[in-house]
Amino acid sequence: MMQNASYMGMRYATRRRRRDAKRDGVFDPDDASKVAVKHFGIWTLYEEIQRYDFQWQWPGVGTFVRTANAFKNTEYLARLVGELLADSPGRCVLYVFACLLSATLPAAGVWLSGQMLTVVQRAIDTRSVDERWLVYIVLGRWLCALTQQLANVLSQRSSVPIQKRLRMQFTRHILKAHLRIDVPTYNDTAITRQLESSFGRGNAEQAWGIISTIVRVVMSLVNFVTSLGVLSLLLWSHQESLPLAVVSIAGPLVSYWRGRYPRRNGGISDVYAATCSNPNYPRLVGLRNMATDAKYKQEVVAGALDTYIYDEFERAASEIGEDKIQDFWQAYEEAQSKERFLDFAKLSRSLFDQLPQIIFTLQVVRSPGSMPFTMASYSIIQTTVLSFTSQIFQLLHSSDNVANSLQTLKELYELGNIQNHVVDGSESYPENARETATQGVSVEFRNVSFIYPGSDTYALNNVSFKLERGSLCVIVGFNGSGKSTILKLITRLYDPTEGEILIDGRDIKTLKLADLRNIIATLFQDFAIYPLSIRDNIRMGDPRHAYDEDLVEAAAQQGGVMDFVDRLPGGLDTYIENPVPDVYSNLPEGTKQLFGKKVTFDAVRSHVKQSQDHPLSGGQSQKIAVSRTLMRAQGGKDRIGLLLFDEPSASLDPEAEYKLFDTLRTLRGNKSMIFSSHRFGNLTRHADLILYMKDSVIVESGTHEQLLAMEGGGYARMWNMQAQAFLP
Ligand SMILES: Nc1ncnc2c1ncn2[C@@H]1O[C@H](COP(=O)(O)OP(=O)(O)OP(=O)(O)O)[C@@H](O)[C@H]1O
Repeated sequence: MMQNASYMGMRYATRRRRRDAKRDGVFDPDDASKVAVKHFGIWTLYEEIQRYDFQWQWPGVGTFVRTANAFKNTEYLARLVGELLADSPGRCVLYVFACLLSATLPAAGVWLSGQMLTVVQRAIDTRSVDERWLVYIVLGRWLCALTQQLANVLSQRSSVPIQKRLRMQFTRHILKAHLRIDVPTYNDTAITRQLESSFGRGNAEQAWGIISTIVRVVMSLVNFVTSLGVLSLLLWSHQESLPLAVVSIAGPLVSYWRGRYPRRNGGISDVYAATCSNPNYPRLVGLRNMATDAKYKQEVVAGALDTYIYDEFERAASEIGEDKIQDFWQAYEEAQSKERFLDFAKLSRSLFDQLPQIIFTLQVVRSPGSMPFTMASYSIIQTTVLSFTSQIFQLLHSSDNVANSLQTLKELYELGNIQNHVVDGSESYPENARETATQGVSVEFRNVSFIYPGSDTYALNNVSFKLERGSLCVIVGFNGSGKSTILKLITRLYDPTEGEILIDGRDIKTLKLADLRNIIATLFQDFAIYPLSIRDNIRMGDPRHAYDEDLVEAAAQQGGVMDFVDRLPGGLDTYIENPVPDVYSNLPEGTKQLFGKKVTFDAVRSHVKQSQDHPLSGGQSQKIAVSRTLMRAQGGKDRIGLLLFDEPSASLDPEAEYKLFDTLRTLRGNKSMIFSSHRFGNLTRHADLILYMKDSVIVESGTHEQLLAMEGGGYARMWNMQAQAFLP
């Protein structure tokens, strides 16, 4: 049944809108007693058969139970409110006052309408009008309408600064939470999910959503209580209308209550899986993506694939049949709309809605003289009941949201408590900073093994070596043999799975992380170019000297950035990618003509100069990263004792590589340096220690001469292979 695994677009979803039943066990699509199979076009739906134990529950009780449960999280709400009040008490009080006012006024309006209708009825019955009372009522209604408007404007206006304040407060909070997390924690899927949930990408807007939801609930509550008060008052003075009120309220309540209980044949089950059974559909979607996604453009153009892709798309479409080309939800909706010929819930609701009017008419027709209630009370009761029921729904609906909002708020505050996998040490380091900076540090690996989180193979397997102070070490070897991993472990991006790493004889786990990283300058192979200007990219190398322009420019010079920067629109201040694009009435940049008029955006061009028209080559990006590391090495020359370079010249041309090695030799002085490289020669000849790696282990170690002298040695073989390439 489920044989074709490659087409299994299995989607499991749980929907909270149903019962919060605990769902243990296995979802086995082959078990016909538990799973129903339906076919919609090219889709097959496997749906868990849900059996509901019917339990009577008063309408709204479930909602209130859920809300009450969510109040476990009120400590976070209290914290948020406390922070807001401490920051701007006046604004908060004004906002709450405006909201409460706006929540009580509708009931007052309804009461005044009732009074007006009573005056009218009395005028019909007795031919006399209490004019003074009528004037009061009319004025009261106007005043209500006016105050309502004012309260709305006031609540809206006073909320704006609170919103801004909250947005910044939580943007900072999220930023801090992200910044303090280390690499393995960041890669932990549970943490990623937590970070990416509601607030992952810094979406601080949600914080305001939480406050406004809670305020809305309080407003609904106030509205509900005041509407209830008005209704009770009216029913007290028009007791004959009680049955009418009951009939009016019953309809909406019954339909609400029905809506809370799932119907057997309506809607999708909580647990389901859907799969596309037609092999042509994934192919069609793949072809469509190839045509429309920029990342395939180069290959599509170079391979002249346009006609082929189009023809294959058409072929796949005709194989499937045009009317069946739908994603799952489109197919599902179509099937549902066919099923939903008559909606009995809606039908019964509309019958209930008309019931009061029918009762009223029947009463009048049967005995016009003995009507149990007046026209006025009919109208008053109808209006009040309508307002009252809408308040009930509002309350039920928004109190459901409160539970979600409080949960979200909890998650937001908990972001700050995520535990890092790499635990900080407590010992200060180094004891003698000058010595470290002038003589370098010793590095020792003792039986170090490491498996990356989520992987099941060793990236390093029982690796041991010792590098003396002030030495140059070059790690060479095959792809994936573990060279970069050694550098990542020294900087404690990760901790070894087994064994220990010592710097100056001290286990690096015991040292304060900030102290350890303070004496190291690293260039990773998988470096990143930050979404900032080139100058800022280099500055980041050494934040302590970030605004020492001479140092920044010297690093740019030494790293080779100056070789190409003059050709960029903003020189060193060019952005690689502008993170805040200009807005050009939805036109692509470079549009020259608009409705026959010449347009130029030059005058409005932002101050951010972008290298968009001059994309950087791999080598140019590498030069920026090298300059950044040189900035760190230069700025921190009085504290840095260890330089780590992972393939710094991988994308550089031979001249740039030669210059770089020359610079590094000069800059290094007596600092310790570890290099990872594929290239032999330039560096390995000068190395005090070469580690030759293969399959996560060090297979040979020694100086260049020692390794060349090894009979049948791997290093010697690789060296000779590279040297051969230059022989005539
Ligand atoms: N983040 C990661 N998660 C899981 N496995 C990883 C990760 N990074 C590297 N590896 C694996 O660890 C092993 C060692 O990788 P490493 O990057 O240290 O090799 P390398 O010798 O530097 O390779 P290259 O010469 O290609 O740069 C490889 O098998 C690689 O696939």
